Amino acid sequence: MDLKEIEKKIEDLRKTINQHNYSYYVLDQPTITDQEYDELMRELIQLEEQYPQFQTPDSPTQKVGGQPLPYFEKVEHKVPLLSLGNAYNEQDLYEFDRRVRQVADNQEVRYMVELKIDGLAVSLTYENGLFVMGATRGDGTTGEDITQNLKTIRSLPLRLNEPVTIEVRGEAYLPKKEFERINRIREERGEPLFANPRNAAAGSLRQLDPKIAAERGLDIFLYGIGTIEGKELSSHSEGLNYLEQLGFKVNKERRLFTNIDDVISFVKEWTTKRPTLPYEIDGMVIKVDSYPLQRALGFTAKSPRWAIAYKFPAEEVVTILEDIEVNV
Ligand SMILES: CC(C)(C)c1nc(N2CCN(c3ncccn3)CC2)c2cc(C(N)=O)c(N)nc2n1
Repeated sequence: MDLKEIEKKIEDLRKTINQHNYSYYVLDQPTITDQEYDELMRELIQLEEQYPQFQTPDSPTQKVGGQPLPYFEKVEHKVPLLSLGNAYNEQDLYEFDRRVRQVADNQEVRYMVELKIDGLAVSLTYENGLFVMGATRGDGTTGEDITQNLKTIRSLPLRLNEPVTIEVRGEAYLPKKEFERINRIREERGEPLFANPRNAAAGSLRQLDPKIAAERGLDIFLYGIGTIEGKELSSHSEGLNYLEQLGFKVNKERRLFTNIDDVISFVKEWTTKRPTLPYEIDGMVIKVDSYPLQRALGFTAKSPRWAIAYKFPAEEVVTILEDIEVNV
């Protein structure tokens, strides 16, 4: 094959593997066996090593993790990542609704309700559709650059379906099954166990060696847009649908409601359905859907007036006595 044909071969391999990644990790619909996938990856890694001039930043080979870093750079978020006010019972939700309707006057109020994924909040920056930087939320203003580790998340697109410049927010998390697998390995190695999937996700994303992060089966749901160039959106629900169009993984259990009573019954439904999820959630997030109404409601010192987190009551930790290793 001449160089032109080799470049074409590498490009075709890259597109095919990225398509399989999207089907498998974003749509949860595998399109080839792991065997076939590994074979394609092996071929692409080998060709890119032989012809480095044809390597591109969006190649799936970039997901296997590069060299360990000595430390993480600090990054300033262009738009601060806010906190969330908390609601602990129905009364708090009725109160939230009353405050929203005070400002909404007689306009229709729509609420988007989402599962509150129990992971680590991160910010992803894309320039002309290419993933260029990812950072932890940190204190909301300053985070840490963990781009290398975030690249290893299989469902995180390295190239979007449109060449947009956008900064998005989401929750990186560890599925329950991955958490149990990782702790089993740590137990065999006599290493300290992670207390819960959130700590395991944070610990994995703060690894300086991306090859360790790549072994950890991390995943991510995107839930917000920080900044976007050249696109006018009128509501949060429209924004989330647009993120899905771009190729991001957005949680499907979200729903729109026009009254707080339906929000409350949805929250109750998930309080009982929670154990059936393959990942942990620690509540629900209720957001005013309309961007103009969000702007009218504005923010308190650290959190929006147009959103609230409903926290599930902490699961009573029933420790079965015989399970406790009493080290005498
Ligand atoms: C954009 C807003 C502010 C409305 C917002 N903020 C969130 N969070 C803020 C507080 N965060 C935070 N994290 C650490 C310390 C303090 N606050 C953690 C993310 C959201 C978290 C989730 C989720 N987990 O699934 C979600 N579906 N939507 C969110 N929406």
